[in-house]
Amino acid sequence: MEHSDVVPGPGLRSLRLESLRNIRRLDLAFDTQPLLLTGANGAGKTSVLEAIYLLARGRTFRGTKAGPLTTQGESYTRIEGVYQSSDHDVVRLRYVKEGATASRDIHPPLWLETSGADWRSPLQVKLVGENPQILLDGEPSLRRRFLDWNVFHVEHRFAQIHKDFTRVLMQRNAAIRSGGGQHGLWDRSFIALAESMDRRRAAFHAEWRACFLDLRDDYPFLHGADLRYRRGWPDGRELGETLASLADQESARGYTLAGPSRADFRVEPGEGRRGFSRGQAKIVVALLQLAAERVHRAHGREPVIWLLDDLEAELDRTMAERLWNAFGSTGNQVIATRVATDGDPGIFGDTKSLTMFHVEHSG
Ligand SMILES: Nc1ncnc2c1ncn2[C@@H]1O[C@H](COP(=O)(O)OP(=O)(O)OP(=O)(O)O)[C@@H](O)[C@H]1O
Repeated sequence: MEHSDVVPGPGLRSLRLESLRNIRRLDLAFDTQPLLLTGANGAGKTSVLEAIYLLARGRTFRGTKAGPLTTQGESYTRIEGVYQSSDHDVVRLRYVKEGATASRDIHPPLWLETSGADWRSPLQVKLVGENPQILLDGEPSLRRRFLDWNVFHVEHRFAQIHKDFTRVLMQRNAAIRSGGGQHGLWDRSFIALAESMDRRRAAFHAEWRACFLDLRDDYPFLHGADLRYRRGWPDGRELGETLASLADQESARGYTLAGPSRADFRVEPGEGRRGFSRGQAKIVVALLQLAAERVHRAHGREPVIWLLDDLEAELDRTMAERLWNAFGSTGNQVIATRVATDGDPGIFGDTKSLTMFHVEHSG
């Protein structure tokens, strides 16, 4: 792998994997250029992205259907990475999974506060992976999680508010189920925390939407499309009043029916459109990530590493090139994958200073 002479900006400098899926051992050194991982189907390209994601987030992005992380026949998985932050600090990250126990260490430990520890990491990633359309079509809880992760990265205090809200919501739900109208006792703190969460989500959404609308202009199919946020109770109505009107239904159903736990966001296609094709949905999700990153950068956050898994899949060449350029123009570190048995860079070939690494099948 080539190394560039320029002083490296923030980014992952090295990665070492042991016993992750079909990868028994892999050492990678990174430079400042976009990295393209090529390889045949099943070679382990996605597993390399997964390793970086595990270091950053402490969990995988693959569902249980992908099976165990640890290479069959091995007893543990170990991932180590060296990240250089914008301040030029060198941070070492390690993720180890042995049986059902996983742990992640970060040295030096940067965060003294525990609040939101799960979400915090000096190494940040944003992924455009397989099946991105699930964010648009899947359960609202997926979108709330996505939204809240992004809100947290604007304001870290959000994690504590979120935690407090979740606790009060559970207590309120338990009171609803036990009958006797006791849940009203929780309503004051429930409403205060709900409003506090909603204010932060709405503030993030306003900035996020502005960035999304700006990015949208490069994609004609998105003409007239919009990004809407729903707070979880009707506009123009107090949450207390809404809860009062839902009291009978809440008793019958046994849980809270309004508030931030019912919030959602939606990308509305422009006039005359009912929905998005798979390729279009992928572009939309990529733009949501790009827009969120713009908001985070505007708030002085550490740049994320883009993990782009098979960006070309589902996209025509024009769209794939346009998106690739959009990620490249952020100036962030980019790590992408491409199915190719001979290391052919395809649409990425026009990229000035691209580093390629061919992942060989070893399983
Ligand atoms: N625990 C495990 N032990 C051994 N091999 C595993 C384990 N889990 C997954 N695998 C294999 O590892 C490979 C992982 O492939 P991965 O999805 O990373 O490849 P890819 O190069 O991204 O492929 P594609 O181009 O098809 O998306 C698959 O062949 C899978 O069968």
